[in-house]
Amino acid sequence: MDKKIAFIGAGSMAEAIISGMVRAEIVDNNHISVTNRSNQERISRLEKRYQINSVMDKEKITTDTDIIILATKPYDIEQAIDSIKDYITANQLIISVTAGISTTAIKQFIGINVPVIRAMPNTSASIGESATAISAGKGVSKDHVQEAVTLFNTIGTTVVVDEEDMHMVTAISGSGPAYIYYLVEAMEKAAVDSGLHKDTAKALIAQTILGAGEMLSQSEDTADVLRKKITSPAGTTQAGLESLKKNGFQQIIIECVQAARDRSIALGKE
Ligand SMILES: NC(=O)C1=CN([C@@H]2O[C@H](COP(=O)(O)OP(=O)(O)OC[C@H]3O[C@@H](n4cnc5c(N)ncnc54)[C@H](OP(=O)(O)O)[C@@H]3O)[C@@H](O)[C@H]2O)C=CC1
Ligand SMILES: O=C(O)[C@@H]1CCC=N1
Repeated sequence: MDKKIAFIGAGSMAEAIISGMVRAEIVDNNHISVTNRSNQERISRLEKRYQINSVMDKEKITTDTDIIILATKPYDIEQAIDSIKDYITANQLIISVTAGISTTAIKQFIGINVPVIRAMPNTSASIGESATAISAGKGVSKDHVQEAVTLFNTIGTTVVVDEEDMHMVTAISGSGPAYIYYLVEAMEKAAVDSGLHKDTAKALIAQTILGAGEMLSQSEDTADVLRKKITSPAGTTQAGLESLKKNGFQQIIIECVQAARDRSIALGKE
């Protein structure tokens, strides 16, 4: 892709995307620039690690780019946009990965009519395995959407959704890896408590999740059919699942996803 990309915000998500893009060699490394609020050491570290440009000068980074990726926390986005908005032009493309904040709000902060796309990747972007959803704000062309899809396809898979669905997307795939890691922590604890070595437990659980994920994406069976194929009558899986059922596992997960979605909606209103 013959475009320059500037990251406003240099935290975990920016690094996961940068790392994935550099790995995929989608653009020249020297076409990727990054800035943050004040942590010079952090952007210098990213510069060294990925051979990209760290730029503290907000005018320089904004004028010298085609695509601006907003990657600050939701409560910092207004201030971040404030520091660059005077240099943004209508022929640039803005992509925000900020949870909860609408394209309309971003356009309002910027103050000119510029194409704004929202994206919700996840941290698996760093190894090219993100599940990303994008949605286009008003007036965004098909070419811009395609450009964003091409960009995010280099760090995993990409789907296009309506903007109103971004809160739910954030709850399932943006935050999703954290739920899985939390589950893993619990499985590891049970394994280690019964005497299994931590590294052995981690290796077995990681491959189990990888395999289950691949089964879900490759098999024509739905999750419940795949589950039933593992569950022998009066067997070990049934015993485990009955314990989950008794403790309200499904309801816990449903409430978890709803809480994350509600938080995304609230972030947009704060
Ligand atoms: N982490 C994740 O799994 C995911 C995160 N997201 C979204 O990505 C966004 C970033 O999250 P994450 O990377 O975890 O956050 P981090 O806290 O790790 O990083 C935030 C970055 O924003 C920078 N920043 C803050 N204010 C400004 C400003 N005024 N101008 C320029 N840069 C600024 C910070 O710089 P400094 O250090 O100098 O203050 C820091 O580099 C969030 O909105 C989140 O919703 C989306 C999907 C997944
Ligand atoms: O926790 C958050 O707010 C962000 C959004 C999705 C993942 N992390």
